Amino acid sequence: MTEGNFVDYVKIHVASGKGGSGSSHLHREKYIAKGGPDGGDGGRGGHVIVKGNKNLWTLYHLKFKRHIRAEHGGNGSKQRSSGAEGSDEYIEVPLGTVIRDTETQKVIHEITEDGKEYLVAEGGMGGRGNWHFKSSTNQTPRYSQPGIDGTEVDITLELKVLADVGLVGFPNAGKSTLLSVITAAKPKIADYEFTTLKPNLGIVEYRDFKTFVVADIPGIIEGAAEGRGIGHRFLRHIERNSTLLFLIPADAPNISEQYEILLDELRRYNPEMLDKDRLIAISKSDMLDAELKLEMKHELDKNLGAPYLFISSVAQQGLTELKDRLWEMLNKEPS
Ligand SMILES: Nc1nc2c(ncn2[C@@H]2O[C@H](COP(=O)(O)OP(=O)(O)OP(=O)(O)O)[C@@H](O)[C@H]2O)c(=O)[nH]1
Ligand SMILES: [Mg+2]
Repeated sequence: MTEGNFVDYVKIHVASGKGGSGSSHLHREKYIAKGGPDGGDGGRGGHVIVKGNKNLWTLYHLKFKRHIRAEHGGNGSKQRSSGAEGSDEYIEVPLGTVIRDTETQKVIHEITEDGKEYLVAEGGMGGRGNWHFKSSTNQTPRYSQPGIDGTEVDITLELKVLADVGLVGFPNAGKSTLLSVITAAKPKIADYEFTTLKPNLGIVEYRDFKTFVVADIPGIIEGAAEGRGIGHRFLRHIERNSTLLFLIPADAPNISEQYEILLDELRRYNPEMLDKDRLIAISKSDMLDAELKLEMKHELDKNLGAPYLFISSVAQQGLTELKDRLWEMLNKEPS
């Protein structure tokens, strides 16, 4: 995955298929003077259906789709044969995708389960063929129904549940570097602030084919909740993650204080952010020698009000333990 893979918002014009027309055919056979009506029904137009797929993590596959049209139904024909149904179009989306009417911005539906389908545009009904209209007073109706038009609607798809673990940290804390070493993602990394401008997702492949998703978002700074920096715009991406991983670099002047500032920004953005499970990773700890690390431990045990561990993405230290801890947190029984 590369920078900007994280498409979480798409607008699509969808149109279901028109129903096929009923047929007005009159049955003809050589020696039968007046055959009866035998025109078949038109087929239903195709639906457009949004469907949950737990293997999708972004809306990236829909990025360049502007229009989705389902097929029209086929027309009815003689011998009461019905027209073919127009085939349905499926729009597969990750779980946690909200469907809005683009015009009114009203939420139409939210996809939360794998395989669950939601009909966004129903295909038009096919018209009925003339044989339905035969009566005692009209034995040979030449009338049949036209198919009903399909419907068209502009929808906006927005992904809310983006990942299991959201990374929280000041700019330059090493968030993208961590993502690049625990997942196959290749985010941009650099020695300056606000390297990451768009969120990135990576999938951690954990023991025995278990996976979880980590979201790397732009750094948060003090005042983010009031709109300083750019990180606040992305806080909504981690709003529904169950677990937050705070990254604070080992060379930060005061780790406990930095943690409090980050917490405070989250609280001001949305107090519910503090209901999530939290783990603190002291990043870049390759810069600490044994003595300094011990000293730091004493200090953190006393002042830091959350579980923590030391990691180094560069020296590949503490990463297995980090994954173990995150996995445990993600899979613990809800209390
Ligand atoms: N020594 C050391 N340096 C690291 C480590 N991890 C990251 N860095 C360096 O820290 C700098 C910032 O890393 P990034 O991963 O871009 O940081 P970020 O938190 O994503 O930064 P923003 O995207 O700007 O918010 C880079 O120069 C990295 O090489 C580490 O484990 N040890
Ligand atoms: Mg970054």
